[in-house]
Amino acid sequence: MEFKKNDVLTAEAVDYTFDGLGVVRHEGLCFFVKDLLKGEKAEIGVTAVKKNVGYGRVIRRLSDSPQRVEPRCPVARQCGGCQLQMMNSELQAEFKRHRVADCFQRIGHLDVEIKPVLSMEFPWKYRNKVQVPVGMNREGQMISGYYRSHSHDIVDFDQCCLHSDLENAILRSLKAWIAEIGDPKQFRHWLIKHAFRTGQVMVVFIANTVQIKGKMELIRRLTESYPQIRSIILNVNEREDNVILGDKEIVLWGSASIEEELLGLRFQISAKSFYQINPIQTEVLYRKAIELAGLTGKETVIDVYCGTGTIGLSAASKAKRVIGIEIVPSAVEDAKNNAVRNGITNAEFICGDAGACTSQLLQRNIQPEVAIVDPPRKGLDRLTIDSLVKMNPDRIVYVSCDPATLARDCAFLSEQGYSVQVVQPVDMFPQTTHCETVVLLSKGEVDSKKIRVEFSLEDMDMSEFQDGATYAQLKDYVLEYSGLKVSNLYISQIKRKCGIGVGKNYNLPKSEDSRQPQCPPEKEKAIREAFKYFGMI
Ligand SMILES: C[S@@+](CC[C@H](N)C(=O)[O-])C[C@H]1O[C@@H](n2cnc3c(N)ncnc32)[C@H](O)[C@@H]1O
Repeated sequence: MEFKKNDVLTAEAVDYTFDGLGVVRHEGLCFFVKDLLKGEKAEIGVTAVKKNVGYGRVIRRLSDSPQRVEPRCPVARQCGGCQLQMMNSELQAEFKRHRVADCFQRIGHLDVEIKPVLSMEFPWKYRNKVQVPVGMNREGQMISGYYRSHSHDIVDFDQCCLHSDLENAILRSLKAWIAEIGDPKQFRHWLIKHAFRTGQVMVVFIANTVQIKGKMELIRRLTESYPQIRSIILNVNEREDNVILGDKEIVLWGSASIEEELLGLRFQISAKSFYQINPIQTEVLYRKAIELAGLTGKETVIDVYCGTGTIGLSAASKAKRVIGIEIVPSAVEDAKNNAVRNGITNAEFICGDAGACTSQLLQRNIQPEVAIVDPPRKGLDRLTIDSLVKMNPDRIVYVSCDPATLARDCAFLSEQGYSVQVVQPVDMFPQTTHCETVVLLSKGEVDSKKIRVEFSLEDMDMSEFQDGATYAQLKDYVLEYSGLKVSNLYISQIKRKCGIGVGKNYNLPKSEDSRQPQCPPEKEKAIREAFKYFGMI
């Protein structure tokens, strides 16, 4: 049957997409529907149909899942910040475990047991860092809040259920005071870091100018009303793009950093350095990572993508030596200071790209028994993964915020003789679809049979082995998100357009006059989205 916008159908959700939409199969077509839980039946209005998938909204729910709950936040349905507030905690945990399992099966082609998610007892008010966009509405009033999903429209709010009470109070004050004495148009974002254990607070104004109107009065009101504030910073960002923090940073009041406690250690946090956003679950995550590392006090541990050194320093008392690697210079400075501050003498930190630094360690003949890696969403690049394999650690503890790239990298490491021993999801981001996972890989049985294959490198696409995702992963992603099927040929054509290296002759026509189908625009768009998702462009 042909469907078009505004058609109405009655059907039941049978599954979820990665971003928490209900999946409905009806008359041979798959529909993605917001706010519909598995097992719930509804009258659905079709909002769009694209090739093999449709999108819909619930007109009327005909049955409720026993796991449905009323969202706490009044703007939960509009705001893009939380996607799962209508699910109870058990269902959120099930959703995340299923997501990790799905990635390991479909992307990694690995059949492994996924442990039950380590969830939070009180899954609210957990964010120690809030970064809120500021703008104006059509009536010319200042608004601040998170973006509506897939847009840059700000959904104005007075409080967010994931913020601490103090963060919400400071945000409300800023909104009222700037409307009174400042110029709202000067601000892009407000950033607040709140160290829950020490109580210290940092406020960062991300503005498009150095000359903040009413600056001194703003500082006076903030510091008098909120004695927890230790640092007020102006970050100047004059760029036109979506990058949040600019390069120029001016300390307006107090110090350039605040301090937090974690697993009995004290850490310095500056405006730009990465620090896990859920301090309660960070302890759960790190404890698990350190337990999986199986340290006895004799090991050299490398902590790759170490941020301010938090994981490595927390493990240092159980290891012989810790070497941290991190690309952001201020985070490395923080890490070094953190070692001194905690009297840790067996940890050192190197500033640079993970791939380059791990290869240098290899050249210096450093062979760690344990590697802990905690990369950004795009996962490990080819150079890093290669150096890791050559270093030959007994155990790799992989901490990841993206199950898709985690599964991809675990599949690659499995081919290199590591076997996945434990997959433990930890819910660091309740109410959202995001999921942190810690995996233990250790040296497994290596197949000693060698197979001789002859091939020409020019006929292969070696970019599969460099960075990003394999053709199978890209195809899976495109199908999941756009419902389109794409071929290796189309992917290689778009790779060439994007300047991603493809084998010189890979998938090129065999002669000048032979004709090849060209990737249609909608498939090109979907492939480019997949490249972005896997950090390839
Ligand atoms: C997910 S964070 C983990 C930080 C730290 N392990 C923690 O738990 O707080 C990833 C870190 O990798 C760093 N990073 C990103 N790309 C990098 C690269 N190419 N080489 C080294 N570090 C990188 C980021 O600056 C960030 O601090």
